[in-house]
Amino acid sequence: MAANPSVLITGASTGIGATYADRFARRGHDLVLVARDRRRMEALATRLRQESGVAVDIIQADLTEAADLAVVETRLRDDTRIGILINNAGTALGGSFIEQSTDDVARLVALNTTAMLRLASAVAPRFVQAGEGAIINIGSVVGLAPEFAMTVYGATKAFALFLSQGLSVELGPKGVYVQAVLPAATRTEIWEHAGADVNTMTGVMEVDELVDAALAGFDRREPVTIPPLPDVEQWNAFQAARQAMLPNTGQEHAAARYRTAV
Ligand SMILES: NC(=O)C1=CN([C@@H]2O[C@H](COP(=O)(O)OP(=O)(O)OC[C@H]3O[C@@H](n4cnc5c(N)ncnc54)[C@H](OP(=O)(O)O)[C@@H]3O)[C@@H](O)[C@H]2O)C=CC1
Ligand SMILES: CC(=O)[C@H](N)C(=O)O
Repeated sequence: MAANPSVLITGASTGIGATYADRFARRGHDLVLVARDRRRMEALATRLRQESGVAVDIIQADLTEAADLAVVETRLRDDTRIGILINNAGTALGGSFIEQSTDDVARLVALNTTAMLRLASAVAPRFVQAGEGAIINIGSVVGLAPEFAMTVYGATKAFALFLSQGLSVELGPKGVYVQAVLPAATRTEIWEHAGADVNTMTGVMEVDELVDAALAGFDRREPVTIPPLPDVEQWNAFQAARQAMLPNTGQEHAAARYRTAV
C-alpha cells in the first residue's frame, strides 16, 4: 500500500466513523467522508484540515438509496488514491421482531449489509489489481449472540463478520487486508436510534478507546478484532471448534440420528 493512502469512511459524520476520521487524519491520511449530514461532515472536515493538514472530501449520501450508493461505488472504483475503505455506516432499531415494521427492517438490512457489500465489491477488484489495500468492516458482538434478541440487527452484523472472514480468505493471498471489528456497547448516538438511554447502561466503552483499540488490531493485521474481549483465546477456541466440525459435514449419508427405518 502507498505509505499514506486516502481513506474512505462511511458513517463519518459522528460516532465511530468520525473518530476513525480523526485518527486517520492524525496519521496523515487524506480522507473521503460519507454520510447524510453534510453540515456535521463540513465541521469535522474543517477541524481535521486545520489540525492535521490533510485533504478531506465529503460525499453526502444516503447509503440506502441506490443512486447515492452508486456515487460512492464509482468513487471507490475510480479514485486510485483510496487505499482503505472503512464500512462503518450502520444503525439499529428498537423493539422486537414483530414490533419492527417490514420497511424498517428492510432499510436496516440495506444500510448494514447491502451498502457494505456493494462498496466492498466496488473497490476489491482495484485493490486486488494493485496487490494492496485494506477493508475494515464494522460488525458487532451482537452478531455472535442471537440470545440478545436483536434479531435483524444481529443478523446484519453476522453478515458483516462472515463477509469479512470470507473476503480475508479470498483477498488476503492477493495482498488485500480485511478486518472485521466487533465492538460491544459503545457510547454513541446509535443508542438513541435504538430507543435506549446509554447513560443507564453499564459496560459501555468510550468511542475513542474503541477506535484506538480497533486500530491496534488493524496495525497488527488481525482478521477479527473484538476490542472489549479480555481473553483472545476464547475467540480462538470458538474458531477452532467451528473448523474442527467442518470436515465432518461432507458425508454421503445422513447422520445416524436422522436415518429412519423404511
Ligand atoms: N455504538 C455501539 O454501541 C456499537 C456500534 N456498532 C456499529 O458501529 C457502526 C457505527 O455506529 P455508531 O458510530 O455507534 O453510530 P452513530 O449512530 O453514532 O453513527 C452512525 C453513522 O452512520 C451514518 N448513517 C446512518 N444512516 C445512514 C445512511 N442511511 N446513509 C449514510 N450514512 C448513514 C450516520 O450519519 P448520518 O446520520 O449523517 O447519515 C453516522 O455517521 C455501526 O455499523 C454500528 O452498528 C457496533 C457495535 C456497537
Ligand atoms: C445498538 C446496539 O446493539 C449496538 N450498536 C451494538 O451493536 O452493541
